[in-house]
Amino acid sequence: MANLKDILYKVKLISVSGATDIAIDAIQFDSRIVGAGDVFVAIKGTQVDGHEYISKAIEQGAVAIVCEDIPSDIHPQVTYVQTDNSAKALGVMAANYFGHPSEKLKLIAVTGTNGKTTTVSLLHQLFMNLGYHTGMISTVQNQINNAVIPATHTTPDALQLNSLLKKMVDSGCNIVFMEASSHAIEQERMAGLKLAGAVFTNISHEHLDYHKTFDNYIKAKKKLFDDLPSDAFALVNVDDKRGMVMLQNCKASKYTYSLKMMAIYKAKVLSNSIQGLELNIDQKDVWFRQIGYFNAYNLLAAYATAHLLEEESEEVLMNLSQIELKNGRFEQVPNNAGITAVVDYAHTPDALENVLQTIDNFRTGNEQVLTVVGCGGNRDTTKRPLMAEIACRFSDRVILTSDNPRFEEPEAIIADMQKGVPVSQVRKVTNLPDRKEAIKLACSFAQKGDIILVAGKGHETYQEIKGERSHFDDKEVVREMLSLIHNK
Ligand SMILES: CC(=O)N[C@H]1[C@@H](OP(=O)(O)OP(=O)(O)OC[C@H]2O[C@@H](n3ccc(=O)[nH]c3=O)[C@H](O)[C@@H]2O)O[C@H](CO)[C@@H](O)[C@@H]1O[C@H](C)C(=O)N[C@@H](C)C(=O)N[C@H](CCC(=O)O)C(=O)O
Ligand SMILES: Nc1ncnc2c1ncn2[C@@H]1O[C@H](COP(=O)(O)OP(=O)(O)OP(=O)(O)O)[C@@H](O)[C@H]1O
Ligand SMILES: N[C@H](CCC[C@H](N)C(=O)O)C(=O)O
Ligand SMILES: [Mg+2]
Repeated sequence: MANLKDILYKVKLISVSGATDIAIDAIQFDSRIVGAGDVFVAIKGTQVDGHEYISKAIEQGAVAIVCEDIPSDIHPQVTYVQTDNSAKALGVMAANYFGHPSEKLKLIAVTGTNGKTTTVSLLHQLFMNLGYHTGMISTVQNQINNAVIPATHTTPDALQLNSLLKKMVDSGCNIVFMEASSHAIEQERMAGLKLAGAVFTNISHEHLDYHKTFDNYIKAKKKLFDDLPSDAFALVNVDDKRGMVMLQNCKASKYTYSLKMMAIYKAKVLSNSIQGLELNIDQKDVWFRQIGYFNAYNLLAAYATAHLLEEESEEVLMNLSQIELKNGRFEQVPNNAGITAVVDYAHTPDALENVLQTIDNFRTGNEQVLTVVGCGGNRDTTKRPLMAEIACRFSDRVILTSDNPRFEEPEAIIADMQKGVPVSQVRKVTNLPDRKEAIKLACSFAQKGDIILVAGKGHETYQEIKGERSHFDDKEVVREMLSLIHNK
């Protein structure tokens, strides 16, 4: 129970009709779950306009409506609040309703096309090792210390987000690391939050189905930095040319990190092998268990963030060097066949290129690299040919398959990918929509010493076809197929 007037604190009001000094049971933005005594926030979405469901929400017992357009048929017993941005209002209302949990701990948000999950996971583990009660909000899962709370989105909606942060406060967390997706920033899921800092990892081709242009996508990421308060820090990767863009007009204290340029935080890659990375950070040479040049960025971002949070350098490096993440990011599947089998969440052209480049650096040239990859349905279609081309460029054999076709036909997605296959490479490509069969084929082609990359799903444990999710786990299938084929 809360008072509507209190819930509306700091919401930008255009007009109000009806009483605001009324009790509210809960805030809802989906009419289908509105109950008696709730306030319904009508949001214009990507599929439908929530304003169309205002009368349904009232039928179900909503006593107040927050909306951008006041409906023509006003219900006399209902309070109508007009605002200029309902999604933003929802964020502010959620923070009011849950008692501003983000102000009761340090909340750090990480944004960027790639590396968010890895960076927040490193930071979460690091701060737990340093003795803090630590929260994490991420694609793979949310966590309060070691306790796992399943995640549905990379960044949850405003209500779930504030409710989760309140749980974290109630459990004694003093610090939380969260991923900020561009969808979430654009949709104002974080509107009511107070951030202690924000980190930018990089930006590359992704989500153009949603943002339409690359410029809009950059603007969405930049909004996180534009909205930072002056007592927060902004930490950006300046090896990405959009790093400095993020800092334009930013009120927060500005910091940079880089492997190649002048920056406040710098690292040098001393060695990069299948065993891990050796980096020189702050005059110290340290080994890390993460694999691939791109992970040097994630490690440096985590180190710099910890430093900005006033942790002692040596202790940070010592602890970071112990961390091994088992989360479907360059995760090797152990087997007795002498095959290096890697499962990775690369689902963007940049990520796929990084992972395959990493493999390319390790290979001797005497082995085959076999890549199994697909592209998600009902997502950016322009990345499809690019990812197929990258797979061909670095692999000896490529199997194009399905990765959550959603409501599209798997064959049509593969046909889009196929357009990126150069004529000279057509012979190395096989199309096999059934992902299990595709992995099986890669495993049967593979000989001792070969390298298999299964890209795109990483930690995911499902395949989504026509709205139905069925269990599918790349790691499990790779393990099963390798032992079936090679342990005969
Ligand atoms: C494209 C997208 O981001 N959609 C998100 C968005 O939904 P939407 O705008 O499409 O909603 P809509 O269906 O048009 O409905 C509009 C409004 O009408 C309401 N409604 C609708 C029907 C009804 O009967 N009654 C009713 O009140 C809805 O509750 C909503 O408030 O807002 C919803 C609530 O927050 C999200 O659950 C939903 O995520 C969908 C499921 C999704 O798949 N999102 C992905 C793309 C996403 O957000 N991904 C990012 C990570 C991306 C990355 O990093 O790679 C993430 O943060 O997870
Ligand atoms: N710093 C980085 N730069 C480029 N590529 C990276 C970087 N870190 C990880 N990758 C690649 O991107 C993939 C996804 O990494 P990660 O899950 O950390 O990113 P993310 O930003 O959380 O992705 P999502 O938007 O799906 O949540 C990894 O599996 C790896 O292939
Ligand atoms: N957060 C991303 C994840 C994509 C992962 C890939 N496996 C797919 O389903 O396309 C999205 O929802 O677009
Ligand atoms: Mg993520």
